[in-house]
Amino acid sequence: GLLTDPSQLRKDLTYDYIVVGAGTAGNVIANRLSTKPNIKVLVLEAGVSDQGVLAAQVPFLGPTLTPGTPFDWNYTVAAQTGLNSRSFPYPRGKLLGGCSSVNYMVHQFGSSEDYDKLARDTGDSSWSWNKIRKFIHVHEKIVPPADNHRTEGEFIPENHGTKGTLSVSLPGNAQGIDKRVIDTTKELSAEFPFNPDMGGGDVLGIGWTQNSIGGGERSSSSTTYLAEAVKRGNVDVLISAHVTKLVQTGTTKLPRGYTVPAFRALQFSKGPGAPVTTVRAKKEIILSAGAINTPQILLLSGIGPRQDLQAVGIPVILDNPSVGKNLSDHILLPNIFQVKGSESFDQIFRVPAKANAALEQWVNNRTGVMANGVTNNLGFLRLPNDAPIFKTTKDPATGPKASHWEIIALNFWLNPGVPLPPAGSFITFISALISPTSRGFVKLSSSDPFEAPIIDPKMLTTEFDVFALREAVRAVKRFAGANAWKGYIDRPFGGLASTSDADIDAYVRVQSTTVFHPVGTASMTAKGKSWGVVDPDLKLKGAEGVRIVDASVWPTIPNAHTQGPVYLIAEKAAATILESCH
Ligand SMILES: Cc1cc2nc3c(=O)[nH]c(=O)nc-3n(C[C@H](O)[C@H](O)[C@H](O)COP(=O)(O)OP(=O)(O)OC[C@H]3O[C@@H](n4cnc5c(N)ncnc54)[C@H](O)[C@@H]3O)c2cc1C
Repeated sequence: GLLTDPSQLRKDLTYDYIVVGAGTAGNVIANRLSTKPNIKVLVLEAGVSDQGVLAAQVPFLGPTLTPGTPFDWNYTVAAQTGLNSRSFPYPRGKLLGGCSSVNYMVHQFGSSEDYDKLARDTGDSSWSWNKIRKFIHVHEKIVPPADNHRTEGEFIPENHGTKGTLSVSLPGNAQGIDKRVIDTTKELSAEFPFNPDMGGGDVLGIGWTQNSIGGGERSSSSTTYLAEAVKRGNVDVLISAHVTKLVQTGTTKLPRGYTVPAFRALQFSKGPGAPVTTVRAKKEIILSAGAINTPQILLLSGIGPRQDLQAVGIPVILDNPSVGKNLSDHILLPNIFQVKGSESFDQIFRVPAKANAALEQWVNNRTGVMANGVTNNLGFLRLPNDAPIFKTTKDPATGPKASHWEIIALNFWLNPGVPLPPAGSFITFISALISPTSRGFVKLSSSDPFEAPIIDPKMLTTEFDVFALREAVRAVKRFAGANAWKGYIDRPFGGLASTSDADIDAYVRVQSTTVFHPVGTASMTAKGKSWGVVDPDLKLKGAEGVRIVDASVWPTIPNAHTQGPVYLIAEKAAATILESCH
């Protein structure tokens, strides 16, 4: 059941599996393991419950859940040298469902080449697209959009699941700009082709967004996977349980005479100074605390780079230089144009009566703008094959059919940290860097588990990343210059008007932030590789009793908003764990 106090746990404080983090991945594990009634599962979540949190239900209010709220870890990135030394919020969900309860609900899986590269790099073909795509069908349930419109031509049904756990739907509130976007894919089809469905492994081109929304409500890992799991008698979920470290419980002798530390216990507490509880796992601890907190917990447990641990006075149990390294993220560059007329949503943000009316419509029948995600159309694109940067930089895309950048059409002003001007209507075409070559890190700032770690994604610190966004800005202007936008788009806003390389670069460095997709900090690599944190079965290298299942294991960031790839990893991991239970 759903527990609120450690006194409600099993008396012997022992479970078969303990999952750290009731987030996107953790709830998948809890659900699938609990299908076996003899398996006792404990899920520990540092955050609060999502029940009764209206903004976690109303799709269009999703962006109000972070930053600076009780549902957010409220992290800030280190000053980004590539972004004029700016630092800014780095949201992570801190409630049941984790980021799946606060994210913007775009739902996709990435390029087939992301998975095929993973299979090649790890020497494990079970990660290939053709093997992993079967998990789409257990994960996903395509449902009608909120407005019940006919969806022929907006997706390819065969690519999707209809009987899975998480509801997914196409946009449920038509907006004036939709037709102009689709018309542009016809008019400028060579550069911006139409993609009939990005969910089948082919991501290139622009098409209709799929969202983790069902019946006009957010579909999170909590409202689906966890809700189902807690009805079973063999799962305990404890909220306000902040895991502070894994505890070594012994050493295990491996066949060739090696001994490795076993970690089958962990400690958690409500907060600084509160009592500490130790719980034990007979079989495994599954770390699903996300790309920032999973490496933090490893480091607090003495698992990580020796020098970094010594620097904060943590005794080294397992020296692994890769823990917390290789942080990469998609970069969000909002390109704003001033538009004519009043069909943009900006008025909803300016006039409370309009927002209230929209909310009332949602309350009454789960329709209208509030039932919708933030974007109806997006797409993935490549730099030209003969772009000069490829003379000096090897193409970082995961394959020739994978992308370098993404375009996202928003029917409103989006400019993180910069308030909406009091007048005017806007459209934002986000250009997001999808194949970054910059890599950063997560490090402890102290041995205090309640202190935020240092998060430094090192955004835009390579020539390729700057080049790719510069060219993406130019491409966005070509997109917005199509006849389809005549009479609507008025002019570029602010620094978007720049044309020289130097001026565009300056604009990019001022304007860019995060798409909230950190991965890679506990990377999966081939068995026996000297670099990496987990093996292809997601078990922690050089240890016993710990598996990592969350965004941190992706060594290269996929061509997708990251929840779908995390769900697939979690479904696959759960199947692997269940196989090992026989
Ligand atoms: C604002 C925002 C918008 C986003 N928009 C999209 C989008 O539109 N589409 C998309 O695909 N992706 C989006 N993402 C990214 C996506 O949601 C994440 O990549 C994905 O959900 C991460 O899943 P996870 O399982 O790795 O981690 P999480 O879902 O973050 O789960 C980690 C869980 O562990 C808990 N936890 C952490 N530390 C501890 C601890 N010490 N003890 C106990 N519990 C702990 C956390 O509170 C959390 O519940 C967005 C993310 C954010 C923040």
